[in-house]
Amino acid sequence: MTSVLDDIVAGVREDVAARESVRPLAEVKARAADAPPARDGLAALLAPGVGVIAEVKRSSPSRGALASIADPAALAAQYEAGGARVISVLTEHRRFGGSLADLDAVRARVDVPLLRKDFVVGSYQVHEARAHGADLVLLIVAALEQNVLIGLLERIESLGMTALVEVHTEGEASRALDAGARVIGVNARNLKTLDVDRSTFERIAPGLPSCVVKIAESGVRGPLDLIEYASCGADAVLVGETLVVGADPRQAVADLVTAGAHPATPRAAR
Ligand SMILES: O=P(O)(O)OC[C@@H](O)[C@@H](O)c1c[nH]c2ccccc12
Repeated sequence: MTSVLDDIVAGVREDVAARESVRPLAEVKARAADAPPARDGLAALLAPGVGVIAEVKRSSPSRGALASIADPAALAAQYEAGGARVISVLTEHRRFGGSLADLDAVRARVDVPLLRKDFVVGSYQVHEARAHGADLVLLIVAALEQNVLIGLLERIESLGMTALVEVHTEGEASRALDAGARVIGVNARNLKTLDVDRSTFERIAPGLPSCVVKIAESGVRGPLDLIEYASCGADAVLVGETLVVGADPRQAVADLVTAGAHPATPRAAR
């Protein structure tokens, strides 16, 4: 049986092949080489306090349409004003409604490091990410063979960018570590079943070495969830839906940033 992840990846492979037939790899590499140097995403994530990675996200396979986001750059500017440390731009089109044009628009407006959030299957997308101004690139362990994961990580770092390596299980976490990941995201949403289970982070994060930057992804509804994730060792949280459906994205980010500056004892530990 094919999973949601398999379906998404199959669509992405078709879309990448179509783009590559229009713009060959050599051209994208040349454009990436001409781009201003990547910003230091790792340093941004290592700043004191629990950071907020705010995501530009129109829709998702689990929730369908979330927000139309006619002006992604304006939304990103709100995120930046609220104190987001990194902005994530979903560029997958079929299921998430994103595009490289969104990345271009956001890059032109904000100064914080940008994460290209997509289902990266090959180095073409890594060069594309750099050509369009990304500073970090997501790699999803569940979607990649180990040798491909290692090659893509090296490619991302050789272009001066930072890889955010996403895992859902302990087994995937050890594959990420073996591959040399320095930033690991634990996604509470299982990309095979689409269920959200916030305890996934609590289970996996304590087993990661302290030198690894730990990102809690998905399911953050507000400051209390950030505080819970912080108590389990999160260096940053990645938030999409809550921010795009809310009335005031700047304030929503600011509230998370404030909670992350001095994360109090979580309810569970009192
Ligand atoms: O909207 P949420 O529940 O706040 O989740 C954001 C982010 O974690 C989620 O969009 C995500 C995490 N990993 C991904 C991989 C691909 C696409 C999307 C994602």
